Amino acid sequence: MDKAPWIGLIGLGTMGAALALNMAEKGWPVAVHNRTESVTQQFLKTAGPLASKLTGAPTLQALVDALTPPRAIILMVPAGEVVDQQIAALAPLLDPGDLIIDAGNANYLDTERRFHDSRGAGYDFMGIGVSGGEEGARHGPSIMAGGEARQWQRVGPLLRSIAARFQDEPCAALLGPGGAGHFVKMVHNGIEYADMQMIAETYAIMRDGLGLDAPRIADIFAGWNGGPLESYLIEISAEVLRAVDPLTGQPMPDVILDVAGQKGTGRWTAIEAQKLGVAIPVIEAAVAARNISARPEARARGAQTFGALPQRLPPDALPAADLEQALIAGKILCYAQGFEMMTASSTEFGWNLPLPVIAEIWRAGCIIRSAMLNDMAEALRNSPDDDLIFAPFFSAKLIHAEPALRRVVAAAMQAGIAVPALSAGLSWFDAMRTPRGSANLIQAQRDFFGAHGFVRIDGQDVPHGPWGAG
Ligand SMILES: NC(=O)C1=CN([C@@H]2O[C@H](COP(=O)(O)OP(=O)(O)OC[C@H]3O[C@@H](n4cnc5c(N)ncnc54)[C@H](OP(=O)(O)O)[C@@H]3O)[C@@H](O)[C@H]2O)C=CC1
Ligand SMILES: O=C(CO)[C@H](O)[C@H](O)COP(=O)(O)O
Repeated sequence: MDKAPWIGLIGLGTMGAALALNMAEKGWPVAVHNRTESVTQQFLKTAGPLASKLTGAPTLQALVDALTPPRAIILMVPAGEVVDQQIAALAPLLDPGDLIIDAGNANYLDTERRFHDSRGAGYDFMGIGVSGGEEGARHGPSIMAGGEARQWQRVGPLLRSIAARFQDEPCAALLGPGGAGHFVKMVHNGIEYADMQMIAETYAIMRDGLGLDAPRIADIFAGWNGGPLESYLIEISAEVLRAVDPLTGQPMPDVILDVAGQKGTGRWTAIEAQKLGVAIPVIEAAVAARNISARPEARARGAQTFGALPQRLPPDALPAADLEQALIAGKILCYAQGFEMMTASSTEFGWNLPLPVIAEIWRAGCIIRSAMLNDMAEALRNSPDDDLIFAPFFSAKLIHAEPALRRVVAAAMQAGIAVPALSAGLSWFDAMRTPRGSANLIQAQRDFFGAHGFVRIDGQDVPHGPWGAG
C-alpha cells in the first residue's frame, strides 16, 4: 500500500467490486468493507496488481480507522433500508467533514431525507446515481451526482477520473442539490425501461408477426446499430439474440421465460411524473408492460378464453425499414417526455437541472448511451427550455418517421401484437399536435355532475352551464 486512502467503499457486490477496482486502477487507494468477510478476502485475492491499492477492512470501525480524514465512504448496497442501516452504523464512527456517498439506486425522496438528516449530525451526505452495469462500473460509468458544490469539489476529481469519457470529456457531473442526482438516475432508468420495451416490441413484430428467427432479427438489430439507432441497448439486443443455449442448442432468448423483473426505478419514474402532472405515457406503458409480463397465468387464461394472439402478418406487410423508423420516432418521443419531466422537477424543486449536461453525461458509460444523445445534447444546448420534439433536428426526424410509426402500430394492432409503448408514443404525438382536443367534453361532464365551471372559447369564465335547461 503506497498511500493511506481517504476513500472507502462498502458493499463488494456486482457494482461495488467493479467500482473499487476502477478507482484503484485510476490510482486512488481504496479501503473496502463487505458484510460477508469472505467476499472481501476473495475480492482482494483476485484483484491482481491492483491489490496494492486496496485495503480490506473486516469491520466498519476498521474501515473508518483505515481512512485518512476527511473521509469519503461510498455505499454500494441494495437501496432502501440497508442504506439507512449502514448510515446509522457508520455515523457515530465518523468525524465532522467526513462524507457518506450513497451510490446505489436510491429513491430520490430517501436521498433528500438522508441529506437533511445529515445536517448537524456530524457527517456530510451525497447521493449519486451510477449507470453502466458491472462493465461500466469497472471501466467507466456515467455518474449523476446530487449534493453541495463543496462536496463535489472534494470528490468530483475522483468521480470524474473513474467515469466514462465521451470525446475525452468525463461523463460525471454535479446536477443539483440533495436528491437531484438520484432523481436524474431514476428518469434515466425510466427511459431505459421505455427504450428496452420499444426494442422488445419491434422484436415481437419480427418474431410473431413476420416469423423471423432470432439470428435474422439479430442481423437486423446489428444493421440498425450502424445508423441513427446506434446504441448500447440495440447492440446488446443483437448480441443476446445470437447467443445459443448450451442445453438445447436453441437461441437463448427462446428459452428465457417472458416475465420481466424490476427493482422499482421505472415505477418510481411513473409515480413521480404523476405527482408532477407530466405525461410520460411511453415510460408508463413500459412499466405496465413489465407488470403484465409478470402475470403469465392470467395471460394463459386470456388466450384460452378469448383466443390466443398474436396472429401472423401478411408476408412483407412491414419492411424492416418501417420498424427502424418507428423505433427512431418512439425513442425521440420517449426522451422528450423524460426531459420534460426533468424540466418540471427542476422548476418544482428549484434544482436548476442542467439538461444539456445530463444529455452529455448520458452519451457514454450508461445503459441508455446512444448516438442520438449527442444530437439531444446539442438540441438542448441550443434551446434548453424547449420541448425536444420542437428542436428542428428532431422535428424533422419525427416528420420523416411518422408514417412508418403509424404503419407499424396499425399493423401490430391488426395482428394483435401488443405494442403499448410505441402506440402510447404515437398517441402522445397525435395529442401534442391537436389544437382542439376533446377535453371540452370532459369539462362539460365535470361541470354537469360537480358544478366545477368551465372556460368558454371566447375566454369567458362560466361558473355553471345551462344543463337540463331544455
Ligand atoms: N447491478 C447493476 O447493474 C446496477 C446496480 N445499481 C445499484 O447498485 C446497488 C448495488 O447493486 P449490486 O452491486 O447489483 O448488488 P449486489 O446484490 O451484487 O451486491 C449487494 C452488496 O450489498 C451488500 N449487502 C446486501 N445486504 C446488506 C445488508 N443488509 N447489510 C450490509 N451489506 C449488505 C452485499 O454484501 P454480502 O456479500 O454480504 O451479501 C453486497 O456487497 C443497488 O442499489 C443497485 O440498484 C446501480 C446501477 C447498476
Ligand atoms: O440501474 C440499473 C441500470 O441502469 C440497474 O441495472 C437496475 O437494476 C435496472 O433496473 P431493473 O432491475 O428494474 O430493470
